[in-house]
Amino acid sequence: MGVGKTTIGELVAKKLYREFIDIDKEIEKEFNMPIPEIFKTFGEETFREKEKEIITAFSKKRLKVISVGGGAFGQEEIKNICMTNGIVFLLDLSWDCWKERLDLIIDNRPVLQGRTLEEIEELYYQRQKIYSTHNSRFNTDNIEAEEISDYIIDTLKLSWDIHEPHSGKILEI
Ligand SMILES: Nc1ncnc2c1ncn2[C@@H]1O[C@H](COP(=O)(O)OP(=O)(O)O)[C@@H](O)[C@H]1O
Ligand SMILES: O=C(O)C1=C[C@@H](OP(=O)(O)O)[C@@H](O)[C@H](O)C1
Ligand SMILES: [Mg+2]
Repeated sequence: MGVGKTTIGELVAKKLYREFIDIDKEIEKEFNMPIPEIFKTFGEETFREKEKEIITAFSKKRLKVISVGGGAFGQEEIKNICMTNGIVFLLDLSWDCWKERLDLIIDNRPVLQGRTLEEIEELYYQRQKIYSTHNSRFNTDNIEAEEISDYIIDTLKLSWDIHEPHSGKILEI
């Protein structure tokens, strides 16, 4: 969380003339409240159920750039749905760089709240396992969002050129 999925996903979508869907924003629309309030009012389990429901629904729509929340791949079903229906890009950030960003993101990330820095670090390393499933990975340490979005687009273009099977899914603009 806080690696830049929403920011970079939006840039990628704009550059590819695709619709951008941020799953967290869709969840907020459904509950008509911000994520920290959803966690407080209904609990994380309800949030996770809604997250799965919305990702499942959007995964069936084609030609979109979708940003899922950083905890989504904790659910095996979501992981499978994303890998089957899309091309999954992992945005990575080292612990040293991520910890510098914590002050910026903590207010809107209830999963991080009420934890010590040591506990957050533990969560960071635990989470690495759930991120091992993806199609392509980018280390974003000290790289501007614009530049990362260009890398993603270059990688996609390369895969369109090389892998004919993908073309049916994403080339029909
Ligand atoms: N490449 C980057 N370098 C520095 N800051 C970034 C970068 N990408 C995003 N940010 C900042 O980090 C914060 C979290 O970004 P966000 O896109 O919401 O991440 P996510 O959707 O992964 O949680 C925002 O304040 C954003 O401006
Ligand atoms: O990692 C997580 O468990 C979460 C990440 C958040 O999204 P971002 O990854 O966009 O911050 C949001 O879905 C929620 O606060 C839970
Ligand atoms: Mg986000």
